[in-house]
Amino acid sequence: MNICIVGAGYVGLTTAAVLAELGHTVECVDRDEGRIDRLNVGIIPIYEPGLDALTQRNRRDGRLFFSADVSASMKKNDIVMIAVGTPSGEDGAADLVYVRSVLLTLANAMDRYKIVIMKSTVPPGTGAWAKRFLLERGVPSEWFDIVSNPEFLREGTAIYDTFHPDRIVIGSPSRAAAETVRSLYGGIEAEVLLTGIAEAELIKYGSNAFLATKLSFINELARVCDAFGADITKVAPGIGMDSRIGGKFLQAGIGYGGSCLPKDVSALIAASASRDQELTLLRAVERVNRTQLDVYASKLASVIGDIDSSKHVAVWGATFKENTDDIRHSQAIALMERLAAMSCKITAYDPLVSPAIEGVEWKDDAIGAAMGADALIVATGWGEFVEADWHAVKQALKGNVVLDGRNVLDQTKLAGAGLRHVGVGRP
Ligand SMILES: NC(=O)c1ccc[n+]([C@@H]2O[C@H](COP(=O)([O-])OP(=O)(O)OC[C@H]3O[C@@H](n4cnc5c(N)ncnc54)[C@H](O)[C@@H]3O)[C@@H](O)[C@H]2O)c1
Ligand SMILES: O=c1ccn([C@@H]2O[C@H](COP(=O)(O)OP(=O)(O)O[C@H]3O[C@H](CO)[C@@H](O)[C@H](O)[C@H]3O)[C@@H](O)[C@H]2O)c(=O)[nH]1
Repeated sequence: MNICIVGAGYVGLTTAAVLAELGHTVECVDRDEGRIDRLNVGIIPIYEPGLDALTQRNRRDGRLFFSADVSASMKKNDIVMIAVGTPSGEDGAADLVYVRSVLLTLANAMDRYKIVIMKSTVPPGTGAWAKRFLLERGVPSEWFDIVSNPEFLREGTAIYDTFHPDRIVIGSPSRAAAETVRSLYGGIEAEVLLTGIAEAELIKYGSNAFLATKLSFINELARVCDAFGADITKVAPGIGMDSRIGGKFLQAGIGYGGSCLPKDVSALIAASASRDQELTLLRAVERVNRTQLDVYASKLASVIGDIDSSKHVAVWGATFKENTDDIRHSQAIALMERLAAMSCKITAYDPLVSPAIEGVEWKDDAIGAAMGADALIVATGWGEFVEADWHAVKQALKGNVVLDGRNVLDQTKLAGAGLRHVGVGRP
């Protein structure tokens, strides 16, 4: 099949490469001409393991194309997939400005039947609104079907997740359109769930909200572990062994971040409020996540003393999690900003990024960042940090404290190097 994917970001690029690999002819378009120019000379604008090779192979084999002419690509293809960003607006609701702009271009480009797939994460009711939007702009109803096909990939494992999804959700009142979308994924072994549009939209929000709830739950329980001298890394697996609960997504840390969980929780709260539904549980989930940094900044202070201009803290990791270059809603960065606001000296290192943050001095390597610091905070679980040479770290540090903000370090190895390990919910 021939597909136009609008949005060459984490989701658009990954989906384009995977659908091309499955044998489809895919044109991925973006209004960012610089991004498209780079893609057309083989430069992948984001870091996602495996994406580069998959993209180059499918470009070479003539199944994957990039263009900045969004309208022309929409005209050419009978399947248009929308994968543009849906960031948080000021009130926490999803800002649909990019989706609206794509629909406007589409309304002007329509001259025959097309399937419009909503891959972007959008609030319940958006599919219905998109339909009205096209109808109001004179597109005849028989010229399109809107299908909600939410994406569940994780950054850092996006290619694997797209080839091996837990499920493929297809929401549409049109069985024929849903079946066409199902056939796009022929070759992928996964259960396919056919639903209505609003149900598909809510499956996406419900999933991310549930994942965020699981994280805030375990992070709050980690505080209880701290209070009782228990170890959350022993408690969590015991809870997860109950098959009704499940062991995944129970790793306590300094809180969840990223481009999805924080924004989707707040978007669901806002969408629900617009229909007079107050989501008290999800508000608490947000509160726990917001205060998780306070709790562990205080814990650090209880070990090294008041955090002020006399202190020097090293931070390893800036991305919202390992194996990505994405810093959107990164807790590591929020933590650095918090420490900088306390006038503390900060030296930092991340394997991929070094965003400008007032008061943060970036170093070229992990040991360089640790040099002379009173304490080291591991804020992102990069493998390089887990495998660090702790004797070298001990030599570099002025102090001996390591705050393991992701509970990924081996306490015994640190102790062997004379370092004091401070974990999240660990004695
Ligand atoms: N990043 C993830 O892990 C992930 C996973 C599942 C779902 N999602 C959802 O998928 C959507 C896309 O997320 P992302 O992280 O890939 O976004 P992104 O910011 O990486 O990429 C979005 C791209 O869309 C382009 N764009 C915006 N408006 C456009 C327009 N009018 N015409 C053409 N291109 C336009 C931007 O230039 C950008 O390159 C969001 O709704 C997000 O919530 C993201
Ligand atoms: O046990 C865990 C798992 C994750 N995290 C943190 O939670 C955040 C989100 O992690 P993850 O969910 O792996 O990353 P994303 O790439 O943001 O993926 C989420 O958001 C995507 C966008 O909607 C969805 O498609 C995915 O299914 C959903 O997992 C990160 O800060 C992680 O460090 C933890 O603290 N403990």
